[in-house]
Amino acid sequence: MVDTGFSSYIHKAGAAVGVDESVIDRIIKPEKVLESYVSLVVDGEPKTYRCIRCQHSSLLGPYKGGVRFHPNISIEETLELAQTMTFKNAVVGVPFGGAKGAVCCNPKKMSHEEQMELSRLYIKSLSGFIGPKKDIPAPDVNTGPENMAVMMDSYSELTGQNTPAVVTGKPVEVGGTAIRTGATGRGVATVYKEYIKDVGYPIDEVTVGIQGFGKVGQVAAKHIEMMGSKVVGVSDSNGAIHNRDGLPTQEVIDWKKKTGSVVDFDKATNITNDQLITHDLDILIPAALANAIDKDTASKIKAKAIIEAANNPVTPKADKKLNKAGVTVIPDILANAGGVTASYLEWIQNTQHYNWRQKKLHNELDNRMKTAYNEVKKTHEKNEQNYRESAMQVALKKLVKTLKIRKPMYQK
Ligand SMILES: NC(=O)c1ccc[n+]([C@@H]2O[C@H](COP(=O)([O-])OP(=O)(O)OC[C@H]3O[C@@H](n4cnc5c(N)ncnc54)[C@H](O)[C@@H]3O)[C@@H](O)[C@H]2O)c1
Repeated sequence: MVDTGFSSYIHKAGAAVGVDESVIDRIIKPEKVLESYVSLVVDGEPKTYRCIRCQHSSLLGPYKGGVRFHPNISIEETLELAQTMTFKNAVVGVPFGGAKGAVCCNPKKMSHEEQMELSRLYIKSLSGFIGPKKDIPAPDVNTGPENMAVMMDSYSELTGQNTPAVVTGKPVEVGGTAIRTGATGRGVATVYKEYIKDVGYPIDEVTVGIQGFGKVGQVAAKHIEMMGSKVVGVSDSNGAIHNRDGLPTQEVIDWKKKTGSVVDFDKATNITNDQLITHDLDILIPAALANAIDKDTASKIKAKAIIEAANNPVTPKADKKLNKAGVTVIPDILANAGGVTASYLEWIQNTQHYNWRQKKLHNELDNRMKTAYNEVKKTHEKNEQNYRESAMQVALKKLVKTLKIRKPMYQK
């Protein structure tokens, strides 16, 4: 169960920095895997749903990670996502551990009320294991601010204490932060800018393609266009569009809002998703789904670099191929860490009962992303390793150091 694709990256990082196998074994295995079942009445019939919470590591702080609503989700997949959270939080230096949660349900077939009730019951079924200093859920696939408000309410009712800091990604009215929605895309763009500066490309000559034009892809596209680069192609689940002179990103956002897709935008040509991914671009940003770039697609990629905005968009086999071909991959645990960084800022404000101004929040977010990028870059330059290996090693070293301090049995 613990032998996930991500754990192969942990083993590799361990071997590179000379960490004992017993330590790697402790770091890979989850601290707790919780499973519960809750029941709802749907269309007059009682129905039972499986809830999962994988608390992977609390070495660096309380567990932190999203809760997704999805019909097909396994404990293995949840663990892999939780491991990723542990390493992401370590890379970006937020004092949280890693977790992930899921409710096995099909939100497309459920009413809004049923989804909210399931959010309430999820927290109730895990009571005792969730809390602002224990485990702090957040939105993920098919969950959003409204689910978080209900989860916060559920926890507050159970404990008799109003506790906004128990979840992040809440609506602003109940303690959320206005920067959270755009934070991941903004962070992706910050990492993009730092990388372009490093490799010395003139930023206004760089061409970028973005696979997935949702919350993350749209914000990244807008910022990258503002930086002077050309976003020449974007896509969604219906198809892709291309304009070699650059797309007016706000107009594409408006078009998608109006029609439901980027396809048929009048200042671009329709192409397929595959054509976008394999187009002659400088930078490709996958911002849609996991495993979007497998080993077959990898061999057709012409981009010089890939910045992983989505979680796990490049499979481990594709990663190997890209490395061999000299394509730089900036890994998800660094590139999309803006979201959890903003969540951390939300949690600080909730625990301090104090609201910061938006400008301070943006500055904090930008500085933390730049610092994380530069820490990874230093390892990359010093050890001549790729960015994923470097980011994994940066995170692993922090985890091992903490493990040895907190658990003396590992101090050999
Ligand atoms: N939202 C966040 O803060 C956040 C944080 C970290 C990681 N992520 C990851 O980033 C990715 C995108 O998240 P989001 O919040 O923007 O999701 P979203 O649902 O808002 O957008 C996803 C986009 O991908 C498109 N898409 C789906 N299948 C596609 C396909 N086969 N080809 C091309 N496009 C396709 C959808 O049409 C949509 O435009 C996910 O992998 C998510 O796990 C998101």
